Amino acid sequence: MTTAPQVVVHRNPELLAAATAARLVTKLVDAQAARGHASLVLTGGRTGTTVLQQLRSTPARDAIDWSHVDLYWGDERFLPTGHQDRNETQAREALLDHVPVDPARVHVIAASDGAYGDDPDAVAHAYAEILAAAARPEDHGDVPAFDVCLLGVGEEGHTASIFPSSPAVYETDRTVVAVRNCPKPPPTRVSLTLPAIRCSREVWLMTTGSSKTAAVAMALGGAGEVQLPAAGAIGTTRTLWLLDKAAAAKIPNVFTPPLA
Ligand SMILES: O=C1O[C@H](COP(=O)(O)O)[C@@H](O)[C@H](O)[C@H]1O
Repeated sequence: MTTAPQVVVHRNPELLAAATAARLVTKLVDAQAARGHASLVLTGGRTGTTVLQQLRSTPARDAIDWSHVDLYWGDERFLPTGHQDRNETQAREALLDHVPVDPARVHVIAASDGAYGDDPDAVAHAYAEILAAAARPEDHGDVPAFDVCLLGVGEEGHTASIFPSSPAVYETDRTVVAVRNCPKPPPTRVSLTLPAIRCSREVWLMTTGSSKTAAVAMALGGAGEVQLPAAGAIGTTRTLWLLDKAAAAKIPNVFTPPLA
């Protein structure tokens, strides 16, 4: 099943982060009520990290049973353990170091000085095996049906570390790939592919600011995923674009809802 994108436009980035954090609490609590556990894919980037900071500061975060949340990353910058630019480091500082997660359920993408050494292909392969091992029979594939996959959107339309016209955007078989020569630093990354992202129940694309206006307008205006990888990030039950006014400034009228 594919889902038409839904759009929510918030007045400013701060409101977007607070409302998205609240939305996440509800979603994870509901998933745990239904299945006893929840799964969440984290993103790097400014907006994603601010949402995690907001989640940390909302008292409602304690409604989530953090010991039964499986955490994954949509992409990782291929850098040494603890490097400030690793998405893992930023997520830990923003949220994970402050809530009682089960370390066994925090599924990081290995660092460049980790168990697989300085070999991003080996790291990608290992992460694909982690995903495959976590997939349940009812997921019908090699990737868990994540409850929510959080994603950012780059100026040129990248999402996770899938950049326009790069080899990663053409990937149809593998669920995780090494990405080299990225236009945005660092040049080497590891990323879920679009087929893996599309196993998520809900995909939430979050972005703010006028530097994202064109990419958002193109993605929602019907651009293809090779040109605009974010356009190919689709959930099985819901695809939600969470925008501020500036990022939403040129989206097609059909998506223009009242401000939230
Ligand atoms: O490098 C990355 O950038 C994107 C977008 O980040 P933003 O700061 O423009 O919101 C992010 O989605 C990705 O995870 C990250 O590795």
